[in-house]
Amino acid sequence: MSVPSTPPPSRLARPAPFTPNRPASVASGSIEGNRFPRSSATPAMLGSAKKFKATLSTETRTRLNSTRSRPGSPTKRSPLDQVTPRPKTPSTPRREESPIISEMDVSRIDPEEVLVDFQNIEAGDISAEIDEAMLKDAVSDDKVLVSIRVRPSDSPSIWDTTKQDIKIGPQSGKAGQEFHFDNILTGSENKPVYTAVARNHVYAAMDGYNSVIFAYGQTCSGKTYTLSGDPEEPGIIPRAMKDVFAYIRRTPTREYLLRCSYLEIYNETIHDLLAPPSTSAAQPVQIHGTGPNIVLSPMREEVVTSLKSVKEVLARGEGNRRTATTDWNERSSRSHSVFRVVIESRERGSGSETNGTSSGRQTPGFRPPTPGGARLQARGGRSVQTSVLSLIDLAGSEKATSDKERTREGKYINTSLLTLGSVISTLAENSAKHKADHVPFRNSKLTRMLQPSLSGDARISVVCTINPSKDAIGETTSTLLFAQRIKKVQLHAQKREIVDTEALLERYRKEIEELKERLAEREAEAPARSRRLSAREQLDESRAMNDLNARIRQLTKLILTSQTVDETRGDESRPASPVKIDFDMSPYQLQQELLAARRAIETQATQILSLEAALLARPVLPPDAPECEKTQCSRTKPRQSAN
Ligand SMILES: Nc1ncnc2c1ncn2[C@@H]1O[C@H](COP(=O)(O)OP(=O)(O)OP(=O)(O)O)[C@@H](O)[C@H]1O
Repeated sequence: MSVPSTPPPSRLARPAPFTPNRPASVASGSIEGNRFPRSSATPAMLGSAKKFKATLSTETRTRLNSTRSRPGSPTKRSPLDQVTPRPKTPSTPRREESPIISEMDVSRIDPEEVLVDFQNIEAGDISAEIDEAMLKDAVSDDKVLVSIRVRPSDSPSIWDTTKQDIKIGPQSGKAGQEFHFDNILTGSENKPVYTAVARNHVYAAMDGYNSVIFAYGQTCSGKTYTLSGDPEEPGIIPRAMKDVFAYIRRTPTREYLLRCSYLEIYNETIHDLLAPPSTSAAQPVQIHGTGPNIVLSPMREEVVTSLKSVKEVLARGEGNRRTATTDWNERSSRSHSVFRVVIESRERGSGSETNGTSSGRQTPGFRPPTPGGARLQARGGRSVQTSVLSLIDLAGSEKATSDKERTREGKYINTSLLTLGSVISTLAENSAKHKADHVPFRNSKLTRMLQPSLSGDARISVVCTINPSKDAIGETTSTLLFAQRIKKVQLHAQKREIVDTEALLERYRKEIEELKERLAEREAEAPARSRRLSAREQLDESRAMNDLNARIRQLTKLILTSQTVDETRGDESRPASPVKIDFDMSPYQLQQELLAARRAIETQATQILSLEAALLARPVLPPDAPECEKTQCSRTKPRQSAN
């Protein structure tokens, strides 16, 4: 982290596009068959590095626009080196506010919207990525995993690197310390970076440990490129989410529920990127509680059941992020962003607990209505494991800029990064000397939010991005020193296996069970009741039962298992057939449906008869009569003839 003191360089010309050396397969858009396929239906790619323009002040917006549109106005040049980064994706207008789906209220989530395409995931690819041996390693770590990623640069690097060491080279004309880290990564490919930096931590999160992965480094050094990537090179977030679903598919013994939230800390205010912008601005997220037991609210969490729903959530959040053109980065993140996935899971019931829910999925705890077949599911002892995977893109430290608003933002950014630095220093000191000195978590929103993780309750991986050119030597050294300090922090993350009745997974299960009981009772009473009910009441009764069934199906679908993940893929390619719907219904409901259908047919038959009669009553016009006359005639003639 650096708080540079040098003045900003002169703004000359926008640098030429940065052209890192990339393998031909990448350039042609096919990286090892491991890409998120493009879909016209989902223009916002999960792997996209798009940083859409979010609300800047009116003043800033006007200023930026006028600067851009003015012909011949001076454009910007990176002060860090003479190369320009790869051009970022052009801005996209902010999305219209979508109707609010209340926090975790699935009754208001349209399942068709939530349960979306999983077919873009290639099964072969996924299985190849899961590595059981690495998973074992992942759960035995008590140190922060620290990696350095060196951004490609067109100007010569002054740093000498090996797989784990980095030191300033003789070409710099300066002597410097040699640093040792877990990984030194170079190049533009994001897959090896994901494997080295994040994969273990994603597995650990799936296995019940809180995990945090964050990118730290000076502005324009490649943090967003590393975390989000772009359509050609998906970064850590899309790859992590792909592995999350792969893990579920590979774990038939457990069932999962995933919820996402997306926050940003901008000028020391926390905004919910998933809330409609007006709500988010009016109601910043507050941190409640103390110490490691903090709660963020109001914060929207969205249940995701497939990569497509994750893409949608990410695209919406990214659309609301604050980015702006700075002296160094055409689309610089002006905020810290935190994408969180809460993973709830628990053991699935044994085979004997399975039942025919309407969707055909296993639902432990279901009591079939058929006499003699009743099997009560004991649910008490099965605990729910909850863990959180946090993926954090920190705003970059930067020098003072010529733009007032950017300077103000920069001050907040640098201050919170400084606080992060001193928190890490104290934690490292405490670990090394077995001390318990006060840690200044409360000095910034970022450190307060990260307190539970930094206090040791999470597996942490940090990727520090650096610019290897000579002009950035100060910032790079500062980043390496930060990385060295964080390496010393001691972790003691524990799995959280609890009987958590508040876990959403448990609440859904409970609701499903209650709904099924209600359905079973109604079905048992149905024959006697139907004798007392009028035809209209019978229809209403049938509708009510259909609603119950639909809700059960909706909730059941939200709970992911290895089977349903596969099923979702299949579902998408084949629209649900009417036959499937018939099988979902009980005999009583089928009878009611039949009754309703017959009634509908009768009504339609009556309508057909009256239409035919009306047609017969009209005179036949000569075939060569003009169209308008025909129309007019058809409107007026019957009346005339009736007269
Ligand atoms: N390893 C890399 N390979 C190729 N291009 C890269 C790499 N790292 C960064 N870039 C490019 O450099 C530019 C700046 O990167 P990025 O936006 O990720 O920086 P940042 O650290 O997030 O900056 P800020 O803190 O200002 O948001 C982008 O155009 C990005 O595509």
